[in-house]
Amino acid sequence: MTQKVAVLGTGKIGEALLSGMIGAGWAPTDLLVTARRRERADELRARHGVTPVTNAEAAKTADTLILTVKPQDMGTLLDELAPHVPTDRLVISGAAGIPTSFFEERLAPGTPVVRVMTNTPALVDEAMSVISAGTHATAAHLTHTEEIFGAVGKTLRVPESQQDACTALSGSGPAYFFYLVEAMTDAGILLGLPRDKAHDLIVQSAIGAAKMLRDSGEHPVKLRENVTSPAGTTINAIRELESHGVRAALIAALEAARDRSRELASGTKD
Ligand SMILES: NC(=O)C1=CN([C@@H]2O[C@H](COP(=O)(O)OP(=O)(O)OC[C@H]3O[C@@H](n4cnc5c(N)ncnc54)[C@H](OP(=O)(O)O)[C@@H]3O)[C@@H](O)[C@H]2O)C=CC1
Ligand SMILES: O=C(O)[C@@H]1CCC=N1
Repeated sequence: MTQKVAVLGTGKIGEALLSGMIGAGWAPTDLLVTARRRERADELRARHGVTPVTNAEAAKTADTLILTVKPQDMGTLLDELAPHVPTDRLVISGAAGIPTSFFEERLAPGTPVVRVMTNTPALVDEAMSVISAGTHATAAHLTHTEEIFGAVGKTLRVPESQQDACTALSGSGPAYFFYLVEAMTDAGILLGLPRDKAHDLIVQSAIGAAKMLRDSGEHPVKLRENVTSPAGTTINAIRELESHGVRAALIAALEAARDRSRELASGTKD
């Protein structure tokens, strides 16, 4: 039997997922999308050949519902959906912060719910998606969720108690790297390089470092030590990073992201 999947609230994350699924072989005719605005629905149909439907139609027709609205819009979406979702549907939430219990309380008793935190590298099939089962989700539901999110990158199962931490690390993670590149490019300007050249140098260094982190099997400390020559340039930079508390700032930053994820738990926090 064909498995129909609906993406409800198809914005940045929803569209990245859709695009990855089609790239991985899902037939666009098996994919339904919902959008709040007509022009967005038309855009998705034109770009991907998928079928826009209403949220209620998606609930009635699709086997799997992936909810990718903002956490603050989740309550309204669920109010609209709940009367139409049969208990044999798998409901996957892609929203930050909101626990599976939020959905279980609003949907018919027994409805399987899976919580996923992905990230924007889904756009280039390099996402990191962390997956947790709700009370009624089975091993088969987790495997199906992995098949879907595996289309846009790596997946990892974690206990739901670790989802807020994962959101701080990998959900928001790409933003920290973009921020670093932005700051290092500014440093290049200060040192007299043209912006485009500084950007290219930093981006290629980031790609090289990322590949080494993934493929070399070496600990990051060892990789950094290999760059850091005695009485050389790198150690002077590291001393400045340490004296400006960059390590402590990163720890505090991720703690703040984790706390905000916890705060979003009610689905209504502005
Ligand atoms: N951006 C990121 O890096 C990540 C985001 N997430 C999570 O993914 C979710 C989506 O984020 P993102 O893609 O960035 O957000 P977007 O705002 O790009 O996408 C959400 C979409 O949902 C639409 N929408 C809202 N309410 C409804 C509704 N009732 N019915 C149909 N469509 C609706 C919005 O419409 P409109 O265009 O009119 O606003 C919008 O297009 C969030 O919950 C976020 O926590 C997870 C990992 C990373
Ligand atoms: O900033 C946010 O809330 C979303 C969730 C993770 C990344 N972006």
